[in-house]
Amino acid sequence: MAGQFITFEGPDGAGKTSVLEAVVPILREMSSKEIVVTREPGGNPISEKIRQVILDVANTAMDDRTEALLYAAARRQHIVEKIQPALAADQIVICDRFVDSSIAYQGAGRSIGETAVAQMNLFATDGLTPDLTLYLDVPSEVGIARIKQHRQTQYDRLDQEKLAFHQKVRQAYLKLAQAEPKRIQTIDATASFEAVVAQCLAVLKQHYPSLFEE
Ligand SMILES: Nc1ncnc2c1ncn2[C@@H]1O[C@H](COP(=O)(O)OP(=O)(O)OP(=O)(O)O)[C@@H](O)[C@H]1O
Ligand SMILES: Cc1cn([C@H]2C[C@H](O)[C@@H](COP(=O)(O)O)O2)c(=O)[nH]c1=O
Repeated sequence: MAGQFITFEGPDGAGKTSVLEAVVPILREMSSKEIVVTREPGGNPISEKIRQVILDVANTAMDDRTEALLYAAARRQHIVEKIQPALAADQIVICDRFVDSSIAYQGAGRSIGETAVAQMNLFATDGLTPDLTLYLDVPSEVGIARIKQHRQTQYDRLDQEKLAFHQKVRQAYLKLAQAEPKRIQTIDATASFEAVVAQCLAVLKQHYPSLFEE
């Protein structure tokens, strides 16, 4: 696989989507390589439909393992339709969330078990792992407050979970970052938006200096 696979991770409200909107145009300006920006769950019509089912606030009856399997199913389709073809064409794939989200949210948040969820996802990914992950770290209270303040009308089924759920998610992310310090680079996302963008660009430059060559 020739391209680069970069993921952004973090608790809800960490700022991934906003940061990507600022970082990607800068990367596109600097790099001669094609940059594909995508997200999970989603990224193609089938996976976006699965996303709607998972996040629908009406689906209160959804079993925790059903939820984990739906995320993995959406991921499989996303990999086959979009991620793998782009990497094979030597493009840079930047993805808002990937398997680490399932480990943190379903493994820890839903208490299914981080190892069980990681193993189940191997079936979906066939071992595809990001080359680099930027983990935007914020205390759960900060992330939730940001969402409440700015996105009240778009509250989804996962956003609605109690603080204790989000705290378990964050602890799992911190554990992942500690276990894989080379792949997962932690960004202090409590800083100002501009400072977070600057931190992300610095990490990308450090890992891929050629992207920043004029
Ligand atoms: N560093 C920051 N400081 C203060 N507010 C921020 C910062 N970064 C993002 N925000 C604001 O927080 C809110 C949530 O940001 P955003 O939607 O980008 O987060 P996210 O990580 O993509 O969340 P989710 O995973 O829940 O979709 C937005 O209103 C955004 O403007
Ligand atoms: C990929 C993935 C996502 N989630 C959760 C995390 C969020 O609460 C929602 C949707 O993500 P977005 O960042 O708001 O677009 O889904 C999850 O629980 N497990 C996963 O694998």
